[in-house]
Amino acid sequence: MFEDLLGEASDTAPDSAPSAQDDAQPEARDEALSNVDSLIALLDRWVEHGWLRALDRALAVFLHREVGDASPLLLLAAALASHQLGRGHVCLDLAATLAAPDLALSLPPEGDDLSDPPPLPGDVLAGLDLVTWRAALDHPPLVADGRDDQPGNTPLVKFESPDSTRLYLRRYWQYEQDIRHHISARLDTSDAPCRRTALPHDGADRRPDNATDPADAPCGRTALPHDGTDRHPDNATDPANAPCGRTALPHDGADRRPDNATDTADAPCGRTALPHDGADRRPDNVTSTTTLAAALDSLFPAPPTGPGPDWQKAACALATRSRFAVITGGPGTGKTTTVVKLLALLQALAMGEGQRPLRIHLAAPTGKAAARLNESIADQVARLDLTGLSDAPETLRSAIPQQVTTLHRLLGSRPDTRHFRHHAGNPLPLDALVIDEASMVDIEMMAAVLTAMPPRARLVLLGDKDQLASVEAGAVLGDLCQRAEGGHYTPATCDWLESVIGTPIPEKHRDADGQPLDQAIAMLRVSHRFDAKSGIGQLAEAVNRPLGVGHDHKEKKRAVREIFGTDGKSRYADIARLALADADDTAFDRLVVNGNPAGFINNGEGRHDRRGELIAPPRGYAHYLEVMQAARPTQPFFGEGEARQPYDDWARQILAAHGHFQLLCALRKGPWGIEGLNPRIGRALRRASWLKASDLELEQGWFEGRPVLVTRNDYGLRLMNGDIGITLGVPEARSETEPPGRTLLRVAFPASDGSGDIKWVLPSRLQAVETVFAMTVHKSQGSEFTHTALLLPDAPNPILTRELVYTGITRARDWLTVVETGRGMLDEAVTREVVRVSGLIRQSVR
Ligand SMILES: Nc1ncnc2c1ncn2[C@@H]1O[C@H](COP(=O)(O)OP(=O)(O)OP(=O)(O)O)[C@@H](O)[C@H]1O
Repeated sequence: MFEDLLGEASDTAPDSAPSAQDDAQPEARDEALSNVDSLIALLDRWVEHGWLRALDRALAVFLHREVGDASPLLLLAAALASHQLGRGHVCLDLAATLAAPDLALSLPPEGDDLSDPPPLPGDVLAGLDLVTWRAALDHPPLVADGRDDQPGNTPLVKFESPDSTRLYLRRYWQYEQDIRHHISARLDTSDAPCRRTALPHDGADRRPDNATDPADAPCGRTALPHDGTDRHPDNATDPANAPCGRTALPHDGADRRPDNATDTADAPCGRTALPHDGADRRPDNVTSTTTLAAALDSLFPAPPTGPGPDWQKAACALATRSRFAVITGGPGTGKTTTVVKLLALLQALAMGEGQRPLRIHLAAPTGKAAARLNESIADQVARLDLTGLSDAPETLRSAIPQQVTTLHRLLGSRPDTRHFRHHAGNPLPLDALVIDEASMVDIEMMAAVLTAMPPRARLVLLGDKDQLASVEAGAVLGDLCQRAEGGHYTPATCDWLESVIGTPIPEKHRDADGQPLDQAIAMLRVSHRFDAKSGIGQLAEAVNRPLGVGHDHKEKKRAVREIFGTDGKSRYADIARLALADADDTAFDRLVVNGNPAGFINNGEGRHDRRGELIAPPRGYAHYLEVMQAARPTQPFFGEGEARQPYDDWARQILAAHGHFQLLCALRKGPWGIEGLNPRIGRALRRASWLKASDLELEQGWFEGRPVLVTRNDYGLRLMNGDIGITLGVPEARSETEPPGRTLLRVAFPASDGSGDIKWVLPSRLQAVETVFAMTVHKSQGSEFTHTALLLPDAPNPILTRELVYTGITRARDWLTVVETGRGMLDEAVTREVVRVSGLIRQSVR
């Protein structure tokens, strides 16, 4: 638990244990819970209606078969705990389920019109109290107590506190443990030699994985793997066997390890291994305050522009202090700018002491996010003034990494298994890892990354804590950043920060009770992309404002509405609101075809960016299709190498033009989900003569101009989930002299390494792609579009939350159109917040 890092959450035990609605029918409960057969019959009916997954029901059946004496209440809890994983939660919170039982199933928001509906969880759990449900989980063969020293090997784990009980599938409980343990260990900023990693709050070391983590071996002996065998190939060459972490030499005295000797990360027991030259290169331990302050001053020469410190400078400083750091901030607050400076700083500190450059890797959860960081980082590294940081600035510059990879690729994913090539037993060969767009990293991936990190290596997470969480279970960045807004820096941190950045930390961010995790988190608070004149910035800020206790929903709705102006005409030049009269309103077609510039002040003309450069008016999809038609190569040839160049240039132009507009929506199904919108947009483009596809092709086929989104990583084709390609007609010929034969469709993708290369793929080879005229907001994370249109559905839906709207809005760079297909949906969305149940940071469940 992070209670030791964060302190107890403010929620207190309720006066009386919650119980499910008493006004529901007790007969339903008596019947469904009277025996296992009745419960399974009920689960069957829930599955039939799509309220529960077959997988969740199968778990209950499996557990029943395994032990026979599990009570229906326990099996129900297991099925519901499994179901929560599919909805992003890491576990089932029993108290929260009793308080709002029907939220535990995936009930259709609009309700089901059933003549004989099955009982709802509210009926089944009617009158049940927490004490009784807890007692039903008391079944040691199936449910371990997560607070026990030896939580055994049960399929389920429960974790009880005075006010709540969380039930986990073991794997997810283990992920939480791994994340907590590894972050705790990295937060230890003390220089004590041979220190042990931080233990959980109750002082007991419950980590089941201790044995495989070299960091945990007492003073240098490698612990054994789970099965008790020592698999280490050569103990004599194992630095872990040297007393207290000094690198041991093999029997013949030669150091054969390719990496370890210079890898501070590989030193056991908290001692840093000495490099070949004998110097201790640990930046966190050896850097004096004066050296760090001088380096920071050279990277941030300008004094802070507003009141308070330069948070970018503070973030860089904090990230050098422990082996775990988070830098969070909204769009344009300078996360990339800061991390580029941090990379320069870390390398300058390491190389300044005559050591080899650190092995730093950059990664992102998706190919798209990796490609985007790739582009911006290269530009920023090239522009960075390093003269004050190093006597050899160009050598330093060349040591700043610029290649961004995906987490899957970094860890070495293997087909048909969720295990990676790199893990605790085969750690990543690196000294530092920076993960961008960390809000998209789910709990399983975060656990895998942390477990594969060498114990002494540094991990920096970058991301916007307010964005939608990962599609899979967990909201790790959001959980970690729960207190980021307040800062909560201790007097010691404030004094240290002031000494290295030269500016005091404001009183409101100080907290004598600040917890270790707080000290490692920096929040960037000033947007350099959006100013007070930007509607996108204002709208994002208004939508993002938390409701909190005592906040008025009406007040928030009013603030959001006011940004658009009361007459429906926007008060800001960069945002427009399009309220559709009905499902057939042709204003929608105008938007997707030409971007509906008429919706913006002055038709979107004459706007300048912060550098004074003219911004092109808002566009729709006709823009890239026009480029496709106008810039088509005339050469009758398609092949490899130089001969392909005109086609590569053509594709590059089309892909760039395609990034000028994207329609985002919340749903997949229905007329306002991607399934309804994609063919509809295709037909609108065909009516405007930009496409030639038939109805059948628009629904399910290939056609020239079709934009596609990769929905699953394909390592064979080197395409990543989130990559976007455009289908283009290419006249095929076998040689330069031969006349072109038939025109084949090929899909042009930008290479995900940021090289600007184009990858041409035959449609038949693409296993998992979908048309992407409309894209879900979830899929758009990590992307940015010049003009983003965010379409809200016409009926309330639990998926429509403030996080979703905020994420959609912040995908817009220069222009944003909010499309309303029904009244009041924006109001509805901005007042609903995502609550992901997890125990990573204990939280009250709202
Ligand atoms: N301290 C600063 N002063 C002036 N301009 C800045 C500063 N920091 C960043 N910028 C500029 O603001 C813009 C956004 O910066 P950057 O890309 O680093 O932000 P980000 O938080 O990574 O954005 P994103 O939302 O794309 O993730 C860039 O043009 C950058 O040059």
